[in-house]
Amino acid sequence: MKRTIDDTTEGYKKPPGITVAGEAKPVFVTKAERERLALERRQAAAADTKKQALEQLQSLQDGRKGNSSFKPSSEFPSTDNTTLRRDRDRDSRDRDRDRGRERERERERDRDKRDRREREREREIDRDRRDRREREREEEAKGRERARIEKQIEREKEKELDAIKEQYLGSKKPKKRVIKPSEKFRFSFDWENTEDTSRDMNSLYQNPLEARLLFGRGFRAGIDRREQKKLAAKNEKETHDELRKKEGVEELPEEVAARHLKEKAADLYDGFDMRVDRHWSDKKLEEMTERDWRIFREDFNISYKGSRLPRPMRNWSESGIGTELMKAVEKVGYKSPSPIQMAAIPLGLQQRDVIGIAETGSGKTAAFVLPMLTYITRLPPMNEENEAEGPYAVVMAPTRELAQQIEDETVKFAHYLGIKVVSIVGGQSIEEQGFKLRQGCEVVIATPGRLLDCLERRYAVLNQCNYVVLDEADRMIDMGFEPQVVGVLDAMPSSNLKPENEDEELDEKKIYRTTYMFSATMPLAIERLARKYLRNPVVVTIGTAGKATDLISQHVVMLKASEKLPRLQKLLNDLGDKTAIVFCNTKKSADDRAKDLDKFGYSVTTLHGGKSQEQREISLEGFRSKRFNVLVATDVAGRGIDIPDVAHVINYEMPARIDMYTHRIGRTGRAGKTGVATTFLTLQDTEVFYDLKQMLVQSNCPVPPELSRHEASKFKPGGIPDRPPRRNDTVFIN
Ligand SMILES: Nc1ncnc2c1ncn2[C@@H]1O[C@H](COP(=O)(O)OP(=O)(O)OP(=O)(O)O)[C@@H](O)[C@H]1O
Repeated sequence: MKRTIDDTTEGYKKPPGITVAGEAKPVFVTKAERERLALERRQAAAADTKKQALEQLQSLQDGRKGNSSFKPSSEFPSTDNTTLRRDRDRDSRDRDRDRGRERERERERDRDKRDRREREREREIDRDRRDRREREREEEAKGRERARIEKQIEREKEKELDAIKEQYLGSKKPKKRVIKPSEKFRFSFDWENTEDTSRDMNSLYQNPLEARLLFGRGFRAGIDRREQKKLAAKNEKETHDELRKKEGVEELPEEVAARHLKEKAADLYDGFDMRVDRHWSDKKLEEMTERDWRIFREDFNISYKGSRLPRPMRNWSESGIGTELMKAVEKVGYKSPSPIQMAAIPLGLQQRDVIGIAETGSGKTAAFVLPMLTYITRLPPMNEENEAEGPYAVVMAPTRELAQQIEDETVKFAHYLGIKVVSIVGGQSIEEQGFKLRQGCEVVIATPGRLLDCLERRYAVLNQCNYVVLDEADRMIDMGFEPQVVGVLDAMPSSNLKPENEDEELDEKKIYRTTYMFSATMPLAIERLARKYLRNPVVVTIGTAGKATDLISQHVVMLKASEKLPRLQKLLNDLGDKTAIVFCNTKKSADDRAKDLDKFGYSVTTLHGGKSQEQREISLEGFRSKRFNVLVATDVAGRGIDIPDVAHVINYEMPARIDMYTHRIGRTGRAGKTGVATTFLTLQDTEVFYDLKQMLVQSNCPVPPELSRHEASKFKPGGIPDRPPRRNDTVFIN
C-alpha cells in the first residue's frame, strides 16, 4: 500500500525546533492519486456548503418559532418558499458546476494522455536517430583503420621490393655535395709571408714542427718562463742595437742605466726561479712546497683517496718510527723505504685506517709491520698482569705459508725491540698454540679459521687488541673466510672505534682501533667489509691497482695441451742454475707435472693444499735454500710468498681469474729485481682472454696474434660483441 506524507507522520508529535524528515522532503504522489485527492476535497467542500445551507435554514425556522409577535405562514409564507426554492436552485447549480468541472478534468486527462503519447513517440524517434548516427560513426572509424592498415602493408611491400632491388641491383646513394669554402670568406694577408719578421724575434717559434724532447718538463704549464724572459730580453736588445746601427744613433747614458736596471731585475727573478726549481730531493723537509710534494707523489706513483692526509715520508729519518726501530731497519738493510712504505707508514703512525694497494713484491709487509711495532712500543710491556688480556695486535693472512712469512718479516724487526710474535695457523697442534698464547705475546699472526677456533676454545682473548691487519684481504674473502674474519674482528673491543664523523679530530693520546687492509688487487667485494670495519679509511694506491709490476716481462704462448710439456722442458733447460715456479690449477695436475719433471731429471719439489703442513714447510724451505730449483705449486703459493731471486714463473695452466695471474707472476720481479713470466694459454681459457689481453697491453708486453685476434679477447665475458664474428676470427682446433 502506498503511503502519503500524512500517513508517515500520523500520530507523531513534532518537538519544537525539529523538522520531520518526511516534511522536509517532497513525497512523490502519482497523478491518479492527486486527482482522487482533488475529487475528495471538492466533494468535502460541496458537503460543507450543503451542511451550512441546511443549518442556515434550520436557524431561520427556529427564529420564526421563538418570536411571539411573529405571524407564521399567514404573514411570511411567500418569503419561506422563495428561500427554499433559492436553496434548491443553488444546489442544482452547484451540482451542474461540479459536473462541468468533472467533464473539464476528464478532458484535461485525455489531453495529458495524448501529450504523453506524443512525447513518447518523439523520444523514440530521437533515440533511433542517435543510434543511426552512432552506427555511422563506427563504420567510418573502421573504414579509416582498414585504409591505414592497407597503406602500411603497401609501404612494407614497397620497402621489401626496394631492399630486394638494392640487394641485386645495388643502391644509388645520393652523393654528398661538397661545399667549397667561398673565396670571399678566406682570410687573405695583405702582406707577404716573407715580410713577417716576428719569427726571427724568438727562436722558440723558428722550428715549430721540430720535436723538443722533454720540453717544458718540470715547469708550470710546461713553460720555462725564465728561459723565455732571457730570450725575449736578448732579442729586444739585438733589435734595438740593429735599429740604432741602421740609423747611426748612439745609446744614451740614461738608456744604458735603465737597461742595467732591467737586467739586474731579470737576474733577481732568475735567482728566485732557480731556488724554486731545485729538486725536492735537494730540499730540507721544511723547504718542501706543495708543488714539490706533488712532484714527489708523481715520481713514486703514489695516489691517495681520503681526507686530512699526512705527508708521505721521503726517507727513513723522516718516518718517525722511533730510534730503536730505525736501528732495526738499518740492521735489516732496508736503505730507503719503498713507495707503499713511504705512503702507508705515516698514516699508520697517526692511527688512521688504511687500504693499501701496491704491486707484488713492493714491501707491503714492512709497510704495516713498522707502524704496528711503533704502536706497540708506546704501550706498557707485556707482563704477568696484562698477558692474560691477549695480544696488542693481530695480523690475518689467507694461507699458512703467508702467515709464517709475515711472522718472519715481523720478527726481523721485533726481536730488536723485545716484542714477542706468535703465529697461529692450521695444520699444527692447537693445544701447543694455545700454550704459546697463554705465555703472552704482543703480536699474533694467524689464518682466520684457526684464530677463531682458538678464540672459541678460550685459548686466546683479544681484550686489548686494537691493531688489526688483513693481508691479502681480497683472497681471504675469496676463500670464504669472511665469517671467520668477521668473528675475529667482533672479538676485539669496540669501545675504542674511531668516531664515525670524518671531520672529528682524533685525540693523539687516546688509543683507537687501527685497521689495515693490504693487497696487490682489491676487488669491489672487499668494500663491503671495509665499509663495516674501517673508519674513514685512506686508500693508498701505488701505480695502478691490479697491474703487474713493470719489472716482470710477461710472455704468453698459445698452444695445444699436448704441446705444453715439451715447451716446459725447453724453458727449464734454458733456466740453468736459476730457480722457477711452475703453477698448476689443481693438486693432481701439480703432482703429475712434478712426477714428469722428476723423471726428466730436474730437481723438483711441490707445494699444494693436499700436503701436510710439515711437507709444505720442507718443500718451501728446500726451494728457498735452492736445494730444489723447480717448485711445482698451486695457488697456495700464488699469493704473498716471498722467495728471493725466482727467475721465472711459468703458468703451466692459466688461472681462472686475472687477479690470480697478477699474484702468481708476482713471485718473480720482487724487491726491485727483474723477472720473467711465461703463460701457456689454450682455447679452454677463453674466459680470461679479455682481461689477459688488457693486462699485456697495459704492461707493454707482446700480445700473441692468436689471442689478439680471438673474439673472446675483444669483449668482457658476458658482454656483447659490437659486430658479428667474421670468418677470419675463428680459430680452429686441429
Ligand atoms: N724498503 C725496502 N728495501 C729493500 N727491500 C725491501 C724493502 N721493503 C721490503 N723489502 C723486501 O722486498 C721483498 C718483498 O716484500 P713483501 O713480501 O713485503 O712484498 P709484498 O708487497 O707484500 O708482496 P706480495 O704482494 O707478493 O705479498 C721482501 O723480500 C722484503 O724483504
